Amino acid sequence: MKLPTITHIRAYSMGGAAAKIHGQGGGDYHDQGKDHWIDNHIATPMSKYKEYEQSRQSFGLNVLGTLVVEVEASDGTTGFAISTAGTIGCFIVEHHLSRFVEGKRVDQIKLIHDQMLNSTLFYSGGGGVVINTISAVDLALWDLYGKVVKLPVYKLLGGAVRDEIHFYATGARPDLAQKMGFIGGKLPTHWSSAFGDEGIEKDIATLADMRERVGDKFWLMFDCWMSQDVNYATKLAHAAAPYKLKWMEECFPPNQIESYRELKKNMPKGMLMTTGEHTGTLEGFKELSDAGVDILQPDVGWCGGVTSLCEIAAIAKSRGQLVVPHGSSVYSHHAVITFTNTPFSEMLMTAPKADHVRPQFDPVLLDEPVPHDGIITAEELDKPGFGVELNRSCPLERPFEH
Ligand SMILES: C[C@H](O)[C@H](O)CC(=O)C(=O)O
Ligand SMILES: [Mg+2]
Repeated sequence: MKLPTITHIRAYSMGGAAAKIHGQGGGDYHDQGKDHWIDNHIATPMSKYKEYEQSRQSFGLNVLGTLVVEVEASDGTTGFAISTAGTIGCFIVEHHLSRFVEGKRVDQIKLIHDQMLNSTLFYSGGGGVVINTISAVDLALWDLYGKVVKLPVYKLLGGAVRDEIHFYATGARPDLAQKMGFIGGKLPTHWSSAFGDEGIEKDIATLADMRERVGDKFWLMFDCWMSQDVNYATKLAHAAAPYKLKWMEECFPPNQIESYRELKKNMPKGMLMTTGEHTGTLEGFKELSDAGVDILQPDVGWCGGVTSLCEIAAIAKSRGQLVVPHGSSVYSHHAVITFTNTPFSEMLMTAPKADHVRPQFDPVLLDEPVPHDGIITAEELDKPGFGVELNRSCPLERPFEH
C-alpha cells in the first residue's frame, strides 16, 4: 500500500488565559465552571498561601487552555488530537514542529517523534507545555495513520490483550462511583502538609466516611497532587491504613525522587505508592521506577504521546510494575488495551458533582466512549484512528497560521 504524505499541520486553541470564555473543559479538563468538585479546596503545593488555598483556578491551573492539533494527508484524510497547551502550544506547533511533520509519510511517526523531542531540548527542560504540545502532535499523527489505513490505533500498536477495560473513578463521590459500576474511587486530599496533624485528621475523616458508605471491598485511594512532605505523607498513609487505602498518589512534585524513595520505605505494608502524571521524560519515569513507585501514571497527553507511553510501559514492565495512565480517555484506552501491565484504568469524573459519567474531554470530542457499568469494551474502540471526531462547533481559534 502506497501511503500518503502529510501536507498540513494546523493548531487551534480554546479557553485558557488568552480566551474570553472560560469554564469549558475540553483538553484543559481543569477549566471547569464554578462549584465543580475539581476546584473545591483541593490540596496543592500552593495551599500554604491563604489566597490560593480554596481554588486551583485562582493560581492559574486553567491558564493554558485546550490545544487541538490537526494533520492532513495528501489523500485528503485528516487526523487530530487534543491536549493542555492552548495558545503557547499553537505557537510551538505552527512555528517549530511543523517542519518535522509536513512532507513526511503518515507512517513516519517515530522519526517525527524523535525529531520533535530532540529539537526542543534547548527550551523544553524535558517536560512541561512543550511535551504537552509534542504529545498532541504525536497523538494526531497516530489518529491520521489509523484513519488512512482504516484501523483503530490499538490494532496498529499490536492489538488488544484483553476484551474490556475496567475503570476506577476519580472524583469527590466514590460512593456514587460504586453504584455506577466502577471498581474503585480516588479521592483528592483537601489538606496538605501546610495544615499539619489537623489536615491529616480531616482527610482521614472523609476517608472513614467513604469507607463506611462503600463497604470493605471497594478500592479507595488518595490523590495528593504534590502537596506533601515525606513526614506528612508517612503519617497520612499510616492513619489511612486501617481504612484499607489502596494507594497514595503523587505526594510530592515530580522531581523529588528521593522523597518517593523514602516514602516507599515508610509506607504501611501492602499500600501502593503511585505517581507520574506530571513527569514528561523517559528518564524521569526511569527514576520514578528506580525509586520503587508501584504504579507509573503517565498522562498520554503530557508525556510525549502514545509513542512515549509505550516506552514508559516497557520500563514499568521490566520491573513488574504497573502503568495506569492518568485519565486521558480515548488516547489512553487505545494504548492500555495493548499493555499486559495495565489491569485497570482511570476515569476522571468531570461532571461537576461527580454524580454521573461525563466524557472527560467534553465538549471538544464527538463520540468519546465512556464506561458503562465501569467498563469499555475493545469493540467500542473498533473505529479508525482514535475513533473520535473534532466538535467544530467549539470556539476554536488558530492564532499562528504558518
Ligand atoms: C483530582 C486531582 O487533583 C487532579 O485534578 C486529577 C488527578 O490528578 C488524577 O486524576 O489523578
Ligand atoms: Mg493524580
